[in-house]
Amino acid sequence: MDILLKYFTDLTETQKEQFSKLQDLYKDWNLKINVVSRKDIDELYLRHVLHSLGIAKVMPFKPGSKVMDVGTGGGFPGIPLAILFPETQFHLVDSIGKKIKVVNEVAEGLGLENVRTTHGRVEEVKDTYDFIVSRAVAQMETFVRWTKGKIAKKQNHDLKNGILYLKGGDLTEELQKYTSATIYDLPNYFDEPFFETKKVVHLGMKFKG
Ligand SMILES: C[S@@+](CC[C@H](N)C(=O)[O-])C[C@H]1O[C@@H](n2cnc3c(N)ncnc32)[C@H](O)[C@@H]1O
Repeated sequence: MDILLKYFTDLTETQKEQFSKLQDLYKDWNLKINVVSRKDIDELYLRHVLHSLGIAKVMPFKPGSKVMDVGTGGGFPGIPLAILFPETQFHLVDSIGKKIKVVNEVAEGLGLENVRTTHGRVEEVKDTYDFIVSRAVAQMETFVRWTKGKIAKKQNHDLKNGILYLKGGDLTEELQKYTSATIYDLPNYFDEPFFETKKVVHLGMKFKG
């Protein structure tokens, strides 16, 4: 967990406590319901928690804003972001019920009051959000289709409301038709070799009229 303190220097005592609880919560729940690979559980803070917080380096969510995490799995990136931004409302969605069960247990174990969850497909979600975050769920074209109409029109942040997606590798082909997409390289924020090819893609939504 020291790795978090290196990059996030002004965590409150509550946040430090919540982040430090993650290891045991995920270790315990992972024995019952596998949401994090064996190899990754030992590197939870690097591969899951800090990686999720890459989005925070690009976009510090404002109090009162609304964020949906699509295909959250065991709660990434949603849970680490909900700890870091306690005044932002997070909606974590996954189509697999047992994953949502782990997310609910972890959120409850941490006492997070800014997290709600839905067991279902994102296509069925009716609400709107300032930002929709995700990691390892779908190609951008599919993701844009799934999330269409779910971005709020009212702007509260410097970056346009839209998608913030954690992606890796060469995105030239995948993002070819999204000329307005901005790629933020995570090595600009984090030194560890794990982040070498990792990025946050921001795709601001355009509205007609
Ligand atoms: C590879 S996992 C990634 C989990 C997590 N985001 C992470 O990075 O650790 C992909 C997740 O997306 C979920 N998923 C796929 N399509 C979905 C959809 N249309 N709506 C909601 N969840 C979906 C799957 O159930 C699965 O839990």
